[in-house]
Amino acid sequence: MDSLPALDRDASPEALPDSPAAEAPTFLDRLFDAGLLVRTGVDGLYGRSGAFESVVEALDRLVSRLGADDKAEVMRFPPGMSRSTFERSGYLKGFPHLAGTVHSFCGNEADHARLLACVEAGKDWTEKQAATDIVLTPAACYPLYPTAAARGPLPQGGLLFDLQSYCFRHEPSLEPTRMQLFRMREYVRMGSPDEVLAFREVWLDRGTKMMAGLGLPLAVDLANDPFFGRAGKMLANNQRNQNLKFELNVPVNSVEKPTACLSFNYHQDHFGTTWGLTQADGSVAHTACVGFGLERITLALLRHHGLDLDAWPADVRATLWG
Ligand SMILES: Nc1ncnc2c1ncn2[C@@H]1O[C@H](COP(=O)(O)OP(=O)(O)OP(=O)(O)O)[C@@H](O)[C@H]1O
Ligand SMILES: [Zn+2]
Repeated sequence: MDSLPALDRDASPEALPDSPAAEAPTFLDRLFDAGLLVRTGVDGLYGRSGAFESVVEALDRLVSRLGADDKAEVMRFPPGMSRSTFERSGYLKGFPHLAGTVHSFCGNEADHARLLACVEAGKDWTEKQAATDIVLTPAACYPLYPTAAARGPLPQGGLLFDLQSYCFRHEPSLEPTRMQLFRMREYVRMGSPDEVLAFREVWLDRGTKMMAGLGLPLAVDLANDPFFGRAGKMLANNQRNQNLKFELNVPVNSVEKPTACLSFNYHQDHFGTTWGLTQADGSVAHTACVGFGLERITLALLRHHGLDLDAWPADVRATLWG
């Protein structure tokens, strides 16, 4: 693969953030300098400019156009989900390190006075913070499975949903593509193994064409999730051996370590069994989802076409904004 294009005249590909010799501003610095991302003081937590958002919104519409004929049921959840749903989903088995819980003050007035004194003294003030019923959503599809299961068995032919949510993952990083709060657009298919695998094939093709049409160099690769700990290594190996996860990768931070911008996941009967989701014939439902990282695709476009949206290739602009 060719090396990444320079961001501008004085930023050579050798000055990429992962290069030890890099003294030039990193890609993240340049995004801040251009006002596209806004610093908050926390790695992976950024504000976004109107220009950045115009790309996110255009991508969201583009994904909708690609899926329009399928008539997916649109559903939007807030970026927090029920803690009991989260516990039952199994997320904590695989990814305890990424989870984000919402805690809230539950003390009395004396506790409040102590809290303020601790804040004043720069000490830990969180003693009386207790877990609420809300956990930050780790992937757009997590709140959907129990919702769909509560409706009863799937109709003949299964179901298809269209989701978008802010997602939280505790993975602070200086790579702009690894945020702690980011938006994920998803289509989720529920049905027989054949139905959900056919869905994944269709979206592997559509996603690849979409990204190629945006002028991005890409490769589709077998992948695994970042499961926690030693047991996680086995889970990751199983996932790979069974071809359960594919990622569409684009070089953004570096050529050597390209970034997953789209993911195509086959969960087999994991969520069906967890939530008692059944097919019309009573057998356990299989599920698959395709996820689009809206910030990541935006960053890939900025990395390859430059930080000035007006200077992007005409065909890319036309695809995004008509
Ligand atoms: N930390 C993040 N910041 C921004 N976007 C992300 C992040 N993690 C995942 N995404 C986006 O959400 C999509 C679906 O999430 P998924 O869990 O499949 O990610 P992933 O493939 O495990 O990402 P990675 O392998 O880089 O951790 C990804 O394809 C990516 O575009
Ligand atoms: Zn999903």
